[in-house]
Amino acid sequence: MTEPLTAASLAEAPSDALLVIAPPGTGKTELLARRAAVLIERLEPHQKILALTFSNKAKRNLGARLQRELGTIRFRRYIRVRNFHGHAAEILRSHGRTLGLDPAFAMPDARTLTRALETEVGNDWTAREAIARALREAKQGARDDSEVAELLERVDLRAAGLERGRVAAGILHYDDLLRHAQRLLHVDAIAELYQRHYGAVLVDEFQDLSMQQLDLAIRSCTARRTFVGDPLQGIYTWAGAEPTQVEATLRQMCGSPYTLTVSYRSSPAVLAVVNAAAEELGGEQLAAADPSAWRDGGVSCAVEFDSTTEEAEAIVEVCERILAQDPETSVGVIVRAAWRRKELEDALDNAHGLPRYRWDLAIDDTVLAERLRDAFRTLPTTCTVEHLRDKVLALIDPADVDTYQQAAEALEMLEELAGPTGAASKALDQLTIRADDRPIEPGVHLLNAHTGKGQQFDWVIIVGLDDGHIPSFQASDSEALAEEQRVLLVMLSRARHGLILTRAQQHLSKVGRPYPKSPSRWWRLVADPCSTPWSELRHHLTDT
Ligand SMILES: Nc1ncnc2c1ncn2[C@@H]1O[C@H](COP(=O)(O)OP(=O)(O)OP(=O)(O)O)[C@@H](O)[C@H]1O
Repeated sequence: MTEPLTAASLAEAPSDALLVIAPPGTGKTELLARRAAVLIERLEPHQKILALTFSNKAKRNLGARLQRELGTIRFRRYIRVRNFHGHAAEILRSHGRTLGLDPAFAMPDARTLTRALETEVGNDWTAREAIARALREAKQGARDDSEVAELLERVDLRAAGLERGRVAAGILHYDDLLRHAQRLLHVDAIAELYQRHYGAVLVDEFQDLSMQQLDLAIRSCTARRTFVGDPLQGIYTWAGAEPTQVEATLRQMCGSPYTLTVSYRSSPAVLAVVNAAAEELGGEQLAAADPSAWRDGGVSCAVEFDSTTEEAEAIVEVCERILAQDPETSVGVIVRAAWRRKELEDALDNAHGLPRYRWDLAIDDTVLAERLRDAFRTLPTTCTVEHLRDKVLALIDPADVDTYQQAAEALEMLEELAGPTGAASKALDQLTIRADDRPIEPGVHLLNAHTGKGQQFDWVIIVGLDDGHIPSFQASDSEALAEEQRVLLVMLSRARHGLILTRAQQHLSKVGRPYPKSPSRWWRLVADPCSTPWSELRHHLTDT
């Protein structure tokens, strides 16, 4: 049985093991911040709280909320915010020797595996995926190298060959970090060190955990555990998340979950659409915490265009109007798949003066951009990107794998921007982003469903509710379709004030020939509850 409660009272729950399963925008991340404040009082002297997340963005988001709740001094004193790879890398650096691993191992880069796959099978994407999956599955357990090798010999010979190459080269791949850390935490004496150090563990978005990650979280802290998440937002099973098994284990460990049903994020107009999508998935219906706080109750609008070109131009115009009305507004333009945003990217490129960020480009990360500029200031102005690379990478904490990888990718892009001379100044001049301590800057953010997870924008525009795009044409069985429906829910529920859904009746082929496209199977489901006609949207955006 679940019972509705407020986040504030839940944060105070006396139980040491707390599980919260609640819909989007109900304050789960906020609850973790409040819970941290309560748990600090229960720690033994010198103990800390481990807060675990997945991506760097999620890490910053949770870190910012914890810092706001606790203040800088208590935050620094008591909290360690880590993503799983970073936590695993720290464990390996400190204790890897116990298993014969070199603690000074070279930091893995997700591209190491990509390059090896490229060499092995070129552009045969099916083979690449099969090998990558075999490797991932073989490493989803506390296995040593020989156990992994033995397993791979039985399931995929090409994966086994690739793994032999890795071992011979003495390098680690990304998944090896988690595997070795898990092995180390299975050594009681090592686990005890972490368990004495961490008096509490907080985990956001538990539905994205693999059983291996859950094991790392549980073994790192036995005293007080808080897990929050929403299985209806589980969109990472393709990457190894095991939401059903994880939830079952958590229910056993923590008892019945608590839930929250008031949205602090979205306007009533947005919630009408979110609720329609959630209902189909068997989810709870949400009510806005303060419906009167939203001008006109918010906006939800669904619009069909004749062509993707017309759609792209209209989206840019709407973004311009939104930002003209209030330059402090954030607009998330979410496109499920990269192939569907070609026309939109062109239109955005032609829209001068519109602040915009592409979330899949490492360089569009303001914190990272500032890190690059800081490093450049310490070098001669004539230095090359190569010099900058050495400087930047040397300054990153080697345990912070994700930042390291993000920086490596950004530097690769800078190299392209620098051109044949390799001049760092030329490349950096092309970066227009300024650091800002707000987690999401005002302006237009172009992203895909997965990078938008856990985030929120004043306005969200979901582009391309067409068949083959949402759901993806690759989703062939019922499980994959259910995950696509959850992807849709995640996209919809990022919106605060306004939500705009678009689709286009005609698409352009690769050679520029138009062809008809039918609507997404979920078009009516989400378009029908929209309450703002397209013709009235302009009025809403000009009438202040
Ligand atoms: N009790 C509260 N009072 C006022 N605002 C709140 C409260 N709880 C959360 N919020 C605000 O509501 C928004 C959504 O909260 P939060 O991100 O914690 O939701 P969530 O449940 O983690 O969402 P998601 O599942 O989509 O990640 C944030 O802007 C947060 O600051």
